[in-house]
Amino acid sequence: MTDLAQWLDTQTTDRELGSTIKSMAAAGAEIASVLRQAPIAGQTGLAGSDNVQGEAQKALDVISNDIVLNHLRANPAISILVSEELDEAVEMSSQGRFIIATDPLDGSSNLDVNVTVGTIFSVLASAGGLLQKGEAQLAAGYVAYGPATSLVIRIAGDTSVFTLDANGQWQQTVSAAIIPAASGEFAINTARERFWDAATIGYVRESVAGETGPAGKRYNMRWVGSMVADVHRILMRGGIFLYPLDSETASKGGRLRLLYEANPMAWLVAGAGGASTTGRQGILDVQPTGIHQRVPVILGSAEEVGRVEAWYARA
Ligand SMILES: O=P(O)(O)OC[C@H]1O[C@](O)(COP(=O)(O)O)[C@@H](O)[C@@H]1O
Ligand SMILES: [Mg+2]
Ligand SMILES: [Mg+2]
Repeated sequence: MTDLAQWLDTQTTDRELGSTIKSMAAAGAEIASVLRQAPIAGQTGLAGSDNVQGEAQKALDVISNDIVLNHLRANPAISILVSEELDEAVEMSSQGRFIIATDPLDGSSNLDVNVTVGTIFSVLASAGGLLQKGEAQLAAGYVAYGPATSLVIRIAGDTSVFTLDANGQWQQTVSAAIIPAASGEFAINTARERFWDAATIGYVRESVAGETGPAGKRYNMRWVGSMVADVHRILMRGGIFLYPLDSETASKGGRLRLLYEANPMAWLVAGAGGASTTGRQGILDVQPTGIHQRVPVILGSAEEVGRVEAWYARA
């Protein structure tokens, strides 16, 4: 079996980039062990504070953020950390070559019901500054804390999947994930239908009509409410994930965050042959204007993303 260190050697000659990814993988392994014990340790529930987006922080949001901070502080290759849980970017090593943007715990509303959550991260070159387009990413990944703990990672080539073994080592279990171009599964929060735009309504109606509508095939719907879990399913078997711009999120620019949710996921999906868009523009082409900027997110199987884009082109 190929472990993470062996795989990194095949993907990059840059040892500092490799060590940066290893630091995030080590943070993920530590968060996994905290999550496993959290109900026993009494760490579920709210932290009693709000993050910069005004969302109530869970105790485990704060604990996960601290674990990431500690691992990155110990690595002189890291210059700056941007985190969902920190209002401002945190300076680390002045000579560090890499910026990390992270959502330390994604899907945290699922914590109290023991459903998959994750840690998402993006790696950027320090020289490019904080506000770089997603296409400039050097690497991106996430850890999914599910029945197995998975690390999904891509530098510039394939999107690879590693599984945490009983000894705390990451073993490669999928060398190159491939998202089938065609799929019959979509993921969207349908409770938000009254806020949707015409393109989203058009795409979902067409899908729900199944073989009796213009799509000509039956669809299923899945929504975990944890982006990592929904994207992981799509990476493993195809499908499309939508958190589009709607009338309620329009003033904020969308729901999900560009630097540490949309961009890393779009990078991983691209490595598996999938596509991503805001509806009007490729996600990886969006020029960020702020570290906590939000963006509409549509990603997954290329044909399905193409159908949504066609609706936006008409709308
Ligand atoms: O509450 P909704 O509308 O189902 O939204 C769920 C989405 O929000 C998120 O939970 C946002 O992430 P955080 O939990 O990190 O804030 C995504 O993981 C998920 O896709
Ligand atoms: Mg999140
Ligand atoms: Mg989060």
